[in-house]
Amino acid sequence: MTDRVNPEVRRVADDIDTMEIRGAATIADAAARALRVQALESDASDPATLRADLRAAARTLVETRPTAVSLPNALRYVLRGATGQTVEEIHENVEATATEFCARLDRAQSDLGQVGANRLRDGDIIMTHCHSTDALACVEAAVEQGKHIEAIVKETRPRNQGHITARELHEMGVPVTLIVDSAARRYLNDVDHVLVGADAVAADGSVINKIGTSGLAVNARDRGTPIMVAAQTLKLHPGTMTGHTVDIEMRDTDEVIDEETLAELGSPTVRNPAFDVTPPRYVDAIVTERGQFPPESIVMLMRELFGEHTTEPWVEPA
Ligand SMILES: O=P(O)(O)OC[C@H]1O[C@H](OP(=O)(O)O)[C@H](O)[C@@H]1O
Repeated sequence: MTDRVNPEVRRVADDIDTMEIRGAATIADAAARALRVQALESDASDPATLRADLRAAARTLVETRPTAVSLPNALRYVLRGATGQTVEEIHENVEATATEFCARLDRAQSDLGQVGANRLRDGDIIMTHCHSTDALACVEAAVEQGKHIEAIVKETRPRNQGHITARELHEMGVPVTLIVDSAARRYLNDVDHVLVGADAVAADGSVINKIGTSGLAVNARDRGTPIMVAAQTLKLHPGTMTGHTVDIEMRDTDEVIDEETLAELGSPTVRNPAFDVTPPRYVDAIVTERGQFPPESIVMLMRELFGEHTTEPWVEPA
């Protein structure tokens, strides 16, 4: 059987897998655009074949990284738009839906930024973990409001996404102090807010984010420092309303240590989980484009947005 998944979809899937494309919102945007390419460049001559191609493309994309729910949420949104009686109608509808999705994503992030900025006061110092475009949207909006914000940025081993955060904050004019991850507790006394993003938010208000977030949150609570999670509603995980758990991605050993050094150590087992789960009791507010919520009440918003059930449109109907 010939491979009907567009090479551009495969390229985007590879880039998500290797984290050339990373960050939950950026992954969602790239996936929606890839589905649009699959539709527009398709040579399918009938609607059934075109829909099957789109489902195959969506499967290819969804299988790359299991934790960030923005990826299946984006694919579901675009595939639901693949309506029409003819191939041409489906092309048009997928194009329009993908374009609308990407515009909504941008708008949601900027609306979320306004909400998050209201929590930040002039002169505040934040501590960040990893790199989150949703979290940085809050800082950017606060800076645009004329507030002076400073940041203590955790480097975020093993991939050092904190470096991206440091650079982007610097470009906003925010003074940055870069620290190693293990220095976080030492500096929490100087901090007014811990500000992080999320890859998924579960129905009970648990926040799934970059490994190290939960330890940071526990330490912050111990020190009385509020923890603010910036997560547009695309990060809400509908499956958790019906009891599904969130898969935590395990990544390659070579992100942690090179082969030669590993051998010198006697080849110990290496574990490299990409994410962890922060229980709701350690989170003060989840900031979304729909306002800010205590984590325990996020399920109300999830019900409103998703209803009680969601199906996965890349699974062929029985
Ligand atoms: O959607 P935005 O806020 O940009 O990012 C959300 C989250 O995605 C990142 O994961 P990774 O670096 O892709 O593993 C981080 O965990 C970050 O908090």
